[in-house]
Amino acid sequence: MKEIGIALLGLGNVGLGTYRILADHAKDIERRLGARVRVRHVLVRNTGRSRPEDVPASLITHDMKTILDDKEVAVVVELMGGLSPAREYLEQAIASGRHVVTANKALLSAHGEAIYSKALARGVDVHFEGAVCGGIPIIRTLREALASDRVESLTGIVNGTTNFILSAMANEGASYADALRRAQELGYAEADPTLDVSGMDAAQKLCLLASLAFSARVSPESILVEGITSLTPADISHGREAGYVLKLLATARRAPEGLDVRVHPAFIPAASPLADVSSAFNAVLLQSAALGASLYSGRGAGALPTGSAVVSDIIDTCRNLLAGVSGRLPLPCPPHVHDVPLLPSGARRGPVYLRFSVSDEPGVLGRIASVLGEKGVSINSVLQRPPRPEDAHATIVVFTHDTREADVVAAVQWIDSLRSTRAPTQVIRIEEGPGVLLASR
Ligand SMILES: NC(=O)C1=CN([C@@H]2O[C@H](COP(=O)(O)OP(=O)(O)OC[C@H]3O[C@@H](n4cnc5c(N)ncnc54)[C@H](OP(=O)(O)O)[C@@H]3O)[C@@H](O)[C@H]2O)C=CC1
Ligand SMILES: N[C@@H](CC=O)C(=O)O
Ligand code: NA
Repeated sequence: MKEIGIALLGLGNVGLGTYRILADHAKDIERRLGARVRVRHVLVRNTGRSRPEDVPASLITHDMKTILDDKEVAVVVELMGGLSPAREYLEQAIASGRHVVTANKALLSAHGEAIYSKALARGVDVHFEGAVCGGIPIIRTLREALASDRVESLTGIVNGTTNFILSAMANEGASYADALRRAQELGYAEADPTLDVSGMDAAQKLCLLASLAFSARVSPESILVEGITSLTPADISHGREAGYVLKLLATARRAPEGLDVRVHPAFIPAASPLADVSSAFNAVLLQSAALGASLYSGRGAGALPTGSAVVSDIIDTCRNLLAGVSGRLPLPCPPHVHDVPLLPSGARRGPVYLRFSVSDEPGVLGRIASVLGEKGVSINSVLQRPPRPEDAHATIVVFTHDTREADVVAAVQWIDSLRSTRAPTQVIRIEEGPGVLLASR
């Protein structure tokens, strides 16, 4: 039987998951592919570290040259993370005619175009299903299954760590710090978890999705990105009282003036299918012209879910190689992507949740209401909480009607400058339109 040699760069969470799936499913893979996939090298940073017994020590190396010099290696699979040396190694692999697979969304969102262009010129495959939503086949869906359709919007929960943290805070009363620590232990978090909690990892993934869904060039630096670090258990419970669930949402949608692309926490109705997506599960809800609403969900992080996407990519690459049709799928680089106008965040219209921390004195609610009115922010409902013994201030929560975001920002700036305001106001957008509902038409 024909054998195809591959090299894994990285043997961490995803690298080990990938290695084990290749080993455990070897017979199935052989049957499906008509060839055997053989791991010839595993590149790591620290060769002195003890490794799991099922990975032969003879495979471990720290020398990329050994891999590049091995003519039997046809596919290089990058699962190291970070920008450098991951970029150099991938580009060296491409330059030497190797097909590449990666799960590195940080690298692709920063340097994807350069990497894809080199691969196009060299006629080699680049696959990256593991880079977005772990095991959910969302890249394949956009790149292949929906090649026929016109995506109008996509709304997703695309970061497992933050969804794990918010679920643990909401459902178990866990503290933020404890939930983050557990997400790290379970192998969901990035090596630098700031990328997760700041919303940056979700933004990197969203930009990859947007490039495929809208043929648009979008970078995390050009869009609104807010993370989960300022969210409190009180926000979660105030939202719940009003029938909402708090999620970190990644959204990209067509608007007449351009694309509206952003990542931020949002309250969504408990009836939204995204509200039920808990723990390290991810989901993407697509609205497209021909298919209508479609929902993709599953485990978005972790060794085996992500490893399953990586192994599928390896199999696809090998299939193309065996059929002599490598370089068949479009990559999100010119001529397949172009610049599009992006909507400024202040242009959003929608309801918002505002939590004011104020001194407990007469007239405060009236002053807040009058500033909101002055700025054209219309109040839908109000909750007032007396100060708890452990708090130095009272809490007023306002749910607004549809409002222009720029007006909310102006009102909050004004209110935060009042003497009676004791802490910066918490602003959380409420999303309840078709983007978060399955049956939109
Ligand atoms: N964890 C997850 O759930 C998911 C992760 N990803 C992405 O997959 C990639 C890997 O993530 P993960 O497995 O969690 O990361 P880990 O930190 O667990 O593993 C990284 C691996 O790469 C090796 N490595 C790092 N730098 C170098 C270097 N300079 N030279 C050689 N080897 C190096 C490390 O070697 P050593 O063992 O010696 O330290 C380690 O084996 C990242 O791009 C991440 O964003 C994507 C989807 C989900
Ligand atoms: N850190 C990421 C891992 C998968 O992409 C996440 O938590 O989603
Ligand atoms: Na995926």
